[in-house]
Amino acid sequence: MSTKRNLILSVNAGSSSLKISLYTAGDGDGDGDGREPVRLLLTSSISNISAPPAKFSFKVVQGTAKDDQPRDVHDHASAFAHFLACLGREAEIDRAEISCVCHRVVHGGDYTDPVLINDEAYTHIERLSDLAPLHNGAALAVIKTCLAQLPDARSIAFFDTAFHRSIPPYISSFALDQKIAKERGLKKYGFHGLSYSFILREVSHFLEKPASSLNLILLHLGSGASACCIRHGQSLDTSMGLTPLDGLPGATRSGALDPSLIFHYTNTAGRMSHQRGSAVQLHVTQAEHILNTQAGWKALAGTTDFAAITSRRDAGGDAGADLAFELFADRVLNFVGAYHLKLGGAVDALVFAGGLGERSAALRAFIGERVECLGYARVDPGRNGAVDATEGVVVDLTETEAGAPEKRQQQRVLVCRTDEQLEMARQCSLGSM
Ligand SMILES: Nc1ncnc2c1ncn2[C@@H]1O[C@H](COP(=O)(O)OP(=O)(O)O)[C@@H](O)[C@H]1O
Ligand SMILES: CC(=O)OP(=O)(O)O
Ligand SMILES: [Mg+2]
Repeated sequence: MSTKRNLILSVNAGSSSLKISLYTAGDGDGDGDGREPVRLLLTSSISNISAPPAKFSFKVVQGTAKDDQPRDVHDHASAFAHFLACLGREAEIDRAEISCVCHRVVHGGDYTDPVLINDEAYTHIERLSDLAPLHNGAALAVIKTCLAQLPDARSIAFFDTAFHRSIPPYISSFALDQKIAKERGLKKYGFHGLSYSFILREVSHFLEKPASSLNLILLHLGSGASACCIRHGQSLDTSMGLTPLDGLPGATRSGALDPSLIFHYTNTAGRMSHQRGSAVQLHVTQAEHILNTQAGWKALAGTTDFAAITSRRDAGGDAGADLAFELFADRVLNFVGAYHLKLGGAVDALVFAGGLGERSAALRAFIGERVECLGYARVDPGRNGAVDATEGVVVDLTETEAGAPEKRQQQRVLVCRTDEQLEMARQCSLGSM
């Protein structure tokens, strides 16, 4: 008689993508080196959701990937429905074996721990949708589908914001009337926390140093991009704020700008934009809508594809691509410089992650060259160009001298293949939920 497995499904609703991984829980054989409490069975991703046609990929471990461009995928809910259909057809997985679904929810407000989705948690996430207009509604659309299609599985929300609870008030507060700010919850929450938590653990393992001893500058550079300053293994500061719009520009997001600018950009800035999110009615102004969806490198270079921007730049004579690349790198350097100072120059590593951070050798080379003046080891062009072909979760881009580790240069430049799905599955399996 076959026994029912305890499967964990992890779903990551990013602004431009839906990334999904399925694991077996608690079978003890981990990822091969005994470090992970879960074992990966399959992964799937749907990218370009915000710039159709969407690209769908489905890969069972040790199988070949099935890729297509499904016409029925136009948002996160339809992307998830497409995945569920594939699960039985391509992998012969019985949905009834899924005991737990982990959902990445970007804005959790003051929730500091994962929560089981019930009416109260659902309403809490829904109420925060206007503060993460590209994200919370998309996650709720997937949660709704799960509650309907996987009724026996527990749905648990894991929050991006939770990792940043260590940011001290003098950094998380805005210079505003604190009575009003407190009443309305107006402070820096910070995002990409599941990714930063994963990166911290992996870099600690790679450098063979306890996480609590590490000072790091982490760059999660994807469709949404942010930087995080880690002091003694905790978030001290991060570039996103009340919403994921603050800080660095993204694929369709402006990043930080002078707050007065919006009233000069359009004279209807304060009017409601009447946008409908995937599962919720959003109450955002036209200014918020423009800055979230019609800005970033899409506005500067006409594409959300950063790889296209770098190849157009290489070909030469493309002012839009040059501006998008150089403006983005400039803003990243602003944060690296500031965080280096906040850490008193005692930084163990600068780490690149996210879609661009992991795949754009051109961006890493550009930034690597400019941070050398702060004492970072030189990014080796050979290593940098070969990241895609290099195995491992963490890749060292710097030339390290032969010999004992203590003789190596202190400030390394690393790439980490971040995995928010694994971070959630891990936390779920280790019983934090
Ligand atoms: N080879 C590449 N070079 C540069 N950028 C890339 C490359 N591949 C993907 N990207 C960029 O990564 C971004 C997606 O990042 P990712 O972190 O996966 O997205 P999300 O923010 O939706 O989670 C896209 O904007 C894409 O332009
Ligand atoms: C917070 C955020 O911007 O997430 P993503 O990069 O996945 O869109
Ligand atoms: Mg993401």
